[in-house]
Amino acid sequence: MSMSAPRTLYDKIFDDHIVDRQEDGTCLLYIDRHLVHEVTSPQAFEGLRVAGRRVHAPTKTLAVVDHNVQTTDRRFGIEDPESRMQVETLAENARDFGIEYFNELDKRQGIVHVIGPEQGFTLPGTTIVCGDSHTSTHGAFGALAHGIGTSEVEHVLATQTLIQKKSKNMRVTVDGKLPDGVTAKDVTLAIIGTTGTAGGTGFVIEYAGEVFRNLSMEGRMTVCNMSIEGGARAGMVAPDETTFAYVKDRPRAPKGAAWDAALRYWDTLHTDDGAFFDKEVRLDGASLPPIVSWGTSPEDVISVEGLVPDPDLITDEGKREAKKRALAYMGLTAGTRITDIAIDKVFIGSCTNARIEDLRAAAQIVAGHTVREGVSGMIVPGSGLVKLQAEAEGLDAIFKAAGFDWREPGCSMCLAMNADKLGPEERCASTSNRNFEGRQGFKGRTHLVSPAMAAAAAIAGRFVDIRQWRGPV
Ligand SMILES: CC(C)[C@H](C(=O)O)[C@@H](O)C(=O)O
Ligand code: SF4
Repeated sequence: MSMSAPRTLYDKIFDDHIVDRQEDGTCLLYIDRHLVHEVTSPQAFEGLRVAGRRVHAPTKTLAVVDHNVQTTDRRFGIEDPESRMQVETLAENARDFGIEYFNELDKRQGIVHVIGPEQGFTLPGTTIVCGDSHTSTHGAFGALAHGIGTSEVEHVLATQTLIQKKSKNMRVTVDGKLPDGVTAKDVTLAIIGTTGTAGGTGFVIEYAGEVFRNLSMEGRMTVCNMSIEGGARAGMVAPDETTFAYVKDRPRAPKGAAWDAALRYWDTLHTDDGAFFDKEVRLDGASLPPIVSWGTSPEDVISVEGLVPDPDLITDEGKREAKKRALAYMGLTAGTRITDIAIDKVFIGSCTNARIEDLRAAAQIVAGHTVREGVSGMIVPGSGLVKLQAEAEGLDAIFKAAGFDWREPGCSMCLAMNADKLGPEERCASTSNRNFEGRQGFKGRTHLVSPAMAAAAAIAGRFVDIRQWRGPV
């Protein structure tokens, strides 16, 4: 394609970062931003040490602990010895290699995909990588952001570049106005329900249409976060006034003349009219309901008004057997009303839904009610700054009065690498992004929902349609 042909947002950002292109299309891409967490970085730093190399651009690298930290008081150290070791290793690597690091006591600490945007480290038009699949979150800013493996982490640390082949372009357009009670989380679950978890394989998705234009940055991050669950390499939304207003004056955002220059570039970051997409998907936002997952894959979703589907109706044998296994694992029978499913635990947290707007949405439902007897609910803010903001707004008081646990920031029960886990066969309404077998604890059962739906489930003790929420019944 010649440079004058109409280009997509993805084409533009990719082109602007090519350092070298080989005949077979393999490119060396410049990486503007590198986020590092404790799980996928130890061998990468070790590799640098062994080779006697330094980090090429320490100021373009930011490290934080999130997966292993306990969400209870940390002032007296990390309890679990294995977790403590991972945390200490990252602290040491950051020190040795001159990288800025938010430790477990820093108020800026939090989930890597929450703190990048919060600090203004995540910027439109940049290439952003992290040894973590949900790096796609940052695409909400009109950045090209995706996960990389540990050997690539080492490559980026050493060279600030990454070897990449271009993905194909896919556009998901959602027009219409979302009904009250239907959120970004429902939109992303509905998309994955439509395309399947392999629907995005080989593609970078651009989210377009009225729904995304009207979403806040928090909402756009929720959608881009789950692009990876739909199989895509990355997801992105073209930057606009909403994006610029969020980024402006953040600690790491450009200031003064640099801000003006950045804005001039960011204004060019949109798909040209007539640009080619290899795949197009359309959904009607106005007809979307609140969504609940019923199985062990993020594509196993249904309207809250629906019934647990019957796998016997699936013609493909492999798929039928897989969905039968999923139902057995989930302890559900086909035909059960979603609103008749009782839950044991509620987790409001993760890089999908633990930002201030998510906590506000949950608090709005919770205010004046109490968590149902027999149910335990946990709120884990996405970062220390989200936690402070929520406390300044009195949200913590609402949650605590209702009987929720109010925790310290981190990944927590999203993947249960710390003490926050489901017990066997415990059923959880969770605002996270993965409902795989064992994801939240051995034999634990996860239902993915929005923060408002999770909050209502905590109070009612079962799933409820928040479009009709009048409190517990
Ligand atoms: C631990 C990390 C490598 C992993 C990921 O890449 O996504 C985690 O964040 C997850 O959500 O499963
Ligand atoms: S919150 Fe969950 S999905 Fe996000 S980075 Fe942590 S473990 Fe991964």
